[in-house]
Order: sequence, then C-alpha cells, then structure tokens
Amino acid sequence: MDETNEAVPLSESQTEMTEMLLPDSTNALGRALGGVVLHWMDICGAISAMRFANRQCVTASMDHVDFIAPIDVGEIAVVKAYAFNTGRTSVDVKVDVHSEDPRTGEKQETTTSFLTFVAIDDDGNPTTVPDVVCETDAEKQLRQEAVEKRQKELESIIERMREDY
Ligand SMILES: CC(=O)SCCNC(=O)CCNC(=O)[C@H](O)C(C)(C)COP(=O)(O)OP(=O)(O)OC[C@H]1O[C@@H](n2cnc3c(N)ncnc32)[C@H](O)[C@@H]1OP(=O)(O)O
Repeated sequence: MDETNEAVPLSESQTEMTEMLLPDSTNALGRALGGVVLHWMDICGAISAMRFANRQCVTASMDHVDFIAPIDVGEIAVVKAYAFNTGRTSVDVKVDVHSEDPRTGEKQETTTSFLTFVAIDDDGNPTTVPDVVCETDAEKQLRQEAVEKRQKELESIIERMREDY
C-alpha cells in the first residue's frame, strides 16, 4: 500500500461472532473464564481490523477490561467489533460482548474494550492503513460512541488510580 491513505467505510470493518459457552470454557461456577472472553474479543477485533485494512494485522494492545456481568454455561455470547480510528499503520477497534439466554432471548451487556491492531506487510513490517470514513449517520454515531466511551474509560482508570495511590 502506498503512503497516500485511501478511505474505507467503517461498515467494512463491522464483524460479529457468535459462540456457545460450553463447560470446557467455564470456571467452577459455570461462568465464562475471563481469558476465553478475551480470546474471542481478540479474534473478532483482529478480523475487523484485517477486513478494514485488507492486510494481516497483529494485536498491539488492549485497553482496560471490566467484566461487568457473567456469561453462564449454555448461554450464547455475541461479540461485535468495528474500526473507529486509525493512525499511520494502526487501527483502533471497539469490541463489545453481550450474552443471550437461548430460552428467553434476553440480552445482557457483559464486556467492552478497545484494541489497537497494526497492519503488517509481506516482510513483517508495519504498513499504512486507510482512513476511516463514516458514510451514514449510523456510522458517525458508532464512531462518536467509541471515541467518547474510550475517553471516559481512560479518565475513570486515572480517577481510580488517584484514589488508590
Ligand atoms: C491477532 C493476534 O493475536 S497477533 C499476536 C499478538 N500480537 C503480536 O505478536 C504483536 C507483537 N508486537 C509487534 O510485532 C510490534 O510491537 C508491533 C508490530 C505491534 C509494533 O511494532 P513497532 O516496531 O513498535 O512499530 P512502530 O514503532 O513503527 O509503530 C507502528 C505502529 O504501532 C503502534 N504501536 C506500537 N506499539 C503499540 C502499543 N503497545 N499499543 C498501541 N499501539 C502501538 C504505533 O503507535 C504505530 O502506530 P501508527 O503508525 O498508527 O502511528
């Protein structure tokens, strides 16, 4: 890819994965292991970044993660990701997870985080990525939501650290 960044719609990056929580992915309480949820988030985020950049992408970082509600064995986990911001070679992706009770259809937000992926060329070096363009009001809203939520979360971590130290 050359140095002139093209623009790719946010929608190109939108990715959804559906999983069933099975006993081998749970703790002694029959709830999803945190590491399993992080794995799903990493995979879904990476697919989103790669669809967006049309390149292999590697995970460079994951922001703070709060597990706000459990996922119980037998429940469905839905993982959704989209790219909302880019640097020269990096793509910021918002990843949300919610659980779904297959008997009632009831949904519960369980986890959100922000991951940064770096696009890699055929020689294994970071390579340029397109800019994100929002073509619809819905895409603009998704981008705005991600930027504001990430900022709020970072501020809340700083606040917690101030209280603790
Ligand atoms: C999908 C997977 O699970 S992949 C497996 C897990 N991930 C990995 O193995 C990745 C291991 N890490 C690496 O290979 C390297 O550290 C890389 C490719 C992420 C970065 O390599 P560097 O030599 O630091 O690259 P460089 O300094 O040129 O920076 C490239 C970009 O990475 C970004 N970057 C580097 N480190 C980080 C980090 N810790 N967090 C966020 N972004 C980062 C830089 O800001 C820069 O972004 P920009 O071009 O948009 O400004």
